[in-house]
Amino acid sequence: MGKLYDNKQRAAINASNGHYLVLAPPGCGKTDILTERIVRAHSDGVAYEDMLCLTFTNRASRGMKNRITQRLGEDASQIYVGNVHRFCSNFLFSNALIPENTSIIDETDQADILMTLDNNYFSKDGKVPDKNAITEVCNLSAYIAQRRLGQPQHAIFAETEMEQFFKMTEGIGFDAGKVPTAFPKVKYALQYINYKRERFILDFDDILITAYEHLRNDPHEQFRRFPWLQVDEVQDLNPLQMAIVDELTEISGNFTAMYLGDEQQAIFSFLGAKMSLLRQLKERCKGNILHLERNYRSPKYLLDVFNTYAEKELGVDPVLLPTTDNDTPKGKYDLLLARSETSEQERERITSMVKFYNKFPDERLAILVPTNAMADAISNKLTENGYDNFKISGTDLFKTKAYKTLSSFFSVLNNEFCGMAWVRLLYGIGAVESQNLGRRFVLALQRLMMTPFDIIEGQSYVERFNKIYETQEMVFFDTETTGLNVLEDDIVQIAAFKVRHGRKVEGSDFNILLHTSREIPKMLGNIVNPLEKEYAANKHYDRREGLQMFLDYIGYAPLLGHNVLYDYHILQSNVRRELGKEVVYDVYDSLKLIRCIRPNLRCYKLEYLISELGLEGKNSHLANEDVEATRHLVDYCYNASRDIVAQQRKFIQHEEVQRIAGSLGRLKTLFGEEKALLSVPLWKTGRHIAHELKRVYDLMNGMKLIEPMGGKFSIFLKYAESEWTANSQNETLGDQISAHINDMTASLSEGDLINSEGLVKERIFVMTVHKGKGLEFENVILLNAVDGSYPFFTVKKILQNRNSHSPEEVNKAMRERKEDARKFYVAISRAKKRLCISYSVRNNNNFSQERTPFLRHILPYFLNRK
Ligand SMILES: Nc1ncnc2c1ncn2[C@@H]1O[C@H](COP(=O)(O)OP(=O)(O)OP(=O)(O)O)[C@@H](O)[C@H]1O
Repeated sequence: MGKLYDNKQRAAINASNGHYLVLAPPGCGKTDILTERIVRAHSDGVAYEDMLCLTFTNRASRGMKNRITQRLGEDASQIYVGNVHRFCSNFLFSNALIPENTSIIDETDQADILMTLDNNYFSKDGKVPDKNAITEVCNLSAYIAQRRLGQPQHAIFAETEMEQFFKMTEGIGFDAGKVPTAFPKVKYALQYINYKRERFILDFDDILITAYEHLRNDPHEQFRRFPWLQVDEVQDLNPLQMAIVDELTEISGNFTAMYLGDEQQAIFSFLGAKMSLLRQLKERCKGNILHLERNYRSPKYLLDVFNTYAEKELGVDPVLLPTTDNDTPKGKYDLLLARSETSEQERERITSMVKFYNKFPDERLAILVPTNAMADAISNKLTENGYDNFKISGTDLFKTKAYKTLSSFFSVLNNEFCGMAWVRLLYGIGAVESQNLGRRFVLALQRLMMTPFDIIEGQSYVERFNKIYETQEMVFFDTETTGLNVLEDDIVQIAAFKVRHGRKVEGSDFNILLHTSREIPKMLGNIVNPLEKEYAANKHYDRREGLQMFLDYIGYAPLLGHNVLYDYHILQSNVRRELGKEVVYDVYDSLKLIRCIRPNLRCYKLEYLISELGLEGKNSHLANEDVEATRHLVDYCYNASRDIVAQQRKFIQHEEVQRIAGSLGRLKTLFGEEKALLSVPLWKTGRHIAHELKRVYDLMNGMKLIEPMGGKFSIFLKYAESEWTANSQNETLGDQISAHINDMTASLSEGDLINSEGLVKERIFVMTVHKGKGLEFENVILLNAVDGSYPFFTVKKILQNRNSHSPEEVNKAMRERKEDARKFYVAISRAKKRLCISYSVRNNNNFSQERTPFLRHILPYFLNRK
């Protein structure tokens, strides 16, 4: 069970009160410490919800949470464990700080948007995105946004060049048209900013920038701070992420903030990480700095290699290098240097070596490569030779068109107002030719108060409602209940009135209280629940009698309420329970109406709408008053949408729109079936999220709407089944989708799959060094260990011709060389038993090349094989 922790580990586990920095060379048990700290703090009385655990990758976070649950045997789900981006996007959405239908975009979307702005500038040969040009403009746009908000001290990308460019935008505002033609980067950065703003799109940098802005401008301290937090991999945080961490730390009373990291493993400067951050933390944590000093991953013969490298190549003070008691003797082939003539021969050789590693059936082998192309090449070679392998590089399963199309299906099911999800879906199934057309289409719909569901139906929701509202009698209603569980809770108050031809019917008010033996909650969030007093002061009806009175009152009229599905479902379930009847009505939702009509509000709660739209009425949380406020909201919606219906019809009838509707219409039945399941509890259907992912995938695949995704998708399904379990059988598919949609669409990566025990059957992994960070394998082969990969050839070229480059370029190349040296260190230190370093003296183009200079100090340790 529990491990025997060494003194330094124990000191880190027990550290509390104040700021602490734990410096941890590879393999010293950081992950164990982070988990054990939570266990310890919790038994010392720190509540889970006061804890915040930030990590660099979600993979690391998921592993940690599983271990906490295993270790404590109790549900630790209230603790936030995850990366800073995910924390910030949850923070922005849950506090309604950004419009609810804001779309979050990834690098692929960024590339697509920029290529739409100027295909020549942002792509090579008009097709392949030019990563450098895209990164430069995205970084500049982040810089401009941060400077404009007055966050320059925490700029994610603060190169001198950016400052010069920023100066140019002063006085120009956001008008890209005014930028002199000689400065295309500035022009495109501004266009990109505007593009995102108009369409309510945030990229990953915007998420951080916006979250930080709200956290630091929080005069009433409305946002939660944490008195206990720990941050892993601090060396990889960018300055803004660190500033956010600081904002989130509650330092007014007793607090514990622990930062863990290793400067020798900092390899993410391209994402904005800065080495100076650790220096600042050392200053802040003076007197509270702990150096972990024992490596538990690798035996001495390997650790000697890592330590020699760290000391001689990276310049680490030898006093700080870890030691080990593991003196397992070295086997003949445990440290191998393999030289091949050509890259092709190198791959063949590695493939034939797999036989050797196969002698150890319980062990895993990682082949670490410097680039995605090399990962493809070696992975294919292995497969050709019958060696199953799991490749994590290049296009991740979760970034493929097929996966994005599938996950978008669930996104729009969860929130039909999520524009980007529609774009992905429309493009994914071939309903539109490009994402750009998709974006224009969805924007056009939004301006006409519609979503693509209206196109599938052939008539807008707004029109359907308006017709009923104008011509029929409806029942507007609201309920107050004992809680949010539609199956178990009781309706306590029902208020309603009738509306005929758009006018309230005089004398039609209905307002009753029903008897309940359940407890009425005293508080609704942080306000006192008025229902308790109301209930105590007034007569209540017998439940059966009251419910029957309401059914008689409704007759066959259509119903309307705000966020009506909740009231409707609890009504159905109370009627089923008390009266043994199934009731079905035609229902309309003012929440959906207002979301169509005003798609970009930050919040759609009644209270917010009343003040934002200047409506009459109040949201008192008593059904009679709330339903009255709803009437004013519906009036507003009707008046705001009356004149648009004719335009909507015209748009839907347009030939091109009809074509798209035809294409999208192929999903109509599937949408209908899935929608019908959304609010049904799992015990009734047994159809949890993984089941539905598979079903929708199979059907879409069968209709040839998405490409097959192969074995990795099956692993993902197992992952979804084991990780996205329901908290209770009363949970619905809708609850499950909304709980995991963020993971499903924005944060999963293939790395998450291999860290979950027992999911991946392959024992051979092929991955880039960046993807291998934080993982460990018995056997590691480092492929293509040549000068040109370590360090990268562009760096090498600049350093060889220093005179033809500016001092800034030379300095930058020197920094990058150091980072490549650290990357090499990360790569070799993944090994638990055997390490093979492989290179060839001629590359794919038959040019000669040399082995990496990073080997110079550790060469004597290796058995040299030609
Ligand atoms: N006190 C201990 N006794 C025995 N094994 C330990 C102890 N502490 C950690 N380990 C083991 O050592 C290995 C390395 O730990 P871990 O993966 O947490 O390292 P790390 O510090 O995160 O490394 P890296 O920075 O390279 O990712 C793991 O297999 C872990 O279970």
